[in-house]
Amino acid sequence: MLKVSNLCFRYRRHGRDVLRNVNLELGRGEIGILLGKNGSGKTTLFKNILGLCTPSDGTILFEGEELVKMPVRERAKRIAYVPQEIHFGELSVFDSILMGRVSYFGLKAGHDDYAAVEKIIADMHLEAFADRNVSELSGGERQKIAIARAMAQEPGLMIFDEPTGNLDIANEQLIIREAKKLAKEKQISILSSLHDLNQAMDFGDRFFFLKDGAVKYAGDSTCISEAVIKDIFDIDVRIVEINHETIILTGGKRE
Ligand SMILES: Nc1ncnc2c1ncn2[C@@H]1O[C@H](COP(=O)(O)OP(=O)(O)OP(=O)(O)O)[C@@H](O)[C@H]1O
Repeated sequence: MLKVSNLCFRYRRHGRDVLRNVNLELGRGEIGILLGKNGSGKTTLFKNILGLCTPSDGTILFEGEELVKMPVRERAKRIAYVPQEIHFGELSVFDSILMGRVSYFGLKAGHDDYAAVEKIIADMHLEAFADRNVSELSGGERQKIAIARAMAQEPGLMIFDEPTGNLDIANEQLIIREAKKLAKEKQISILSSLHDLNQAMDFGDRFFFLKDGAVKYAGDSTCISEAVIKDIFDIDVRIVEINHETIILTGGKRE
């Protein structure tokens, strides 16, 4: 589905290669979580996949096609992106989400498009916001709308850059639950960065730990260990089982 091989990238004004040899594979309907310190290159990797940056070496295959050769419009239809900073125009919440379907309807939305948006609004508990102007919403509310718009697009791959950064605990859980449901029901793959390790374990099927410009550890949840977290983040954690659930204890709670 998504196969990144030996990807390298350097910003012109940056003295070193940010991505030095990234290898990563994600299957259809799988949720991959990208983990790493601030500045380790997570957003840069997303930008390479999205075509916003051009790799200096390596390949990115998406559904068997090389992404650099895919026309920008086609790429925009098949890959949805929710960045950390979200900017909307002066649109209502309903119309903003509807815009996620523009590649399906072209000039005029049809019945199916309205029905899809209404379902997402109900699933994401956005009924009370539907007619409001997005520019008047809080950061967390806007983040939910951006995720709802990506869902409306029904792409092959959704890329989330810190999707829960502005959200309260209830909305974090709602976003993770709905995104997981969508991935499994519609076989949409998700690649997301997340800083909260417990949230990452709750959300992901596969985990990719970035260090020194490469994926240093990758695998299912069994690849997450105290030693790996120490190596990647340079912190001591304790991993415990409570009621058959794996919990990562950080800070004072690990003593
Ligand atoms: N436009 C740019 N020009 C030059 N250097 C950049 C640019 N954008 C990012 N960088 C640098 O590239 C490195 C990787 O940045 P990136 O934003 O990919 O990290 P990240 O892992 O997403 O970080 P965070 O967890 O803080 O969001 C950092 O050292 C950053 O300073």
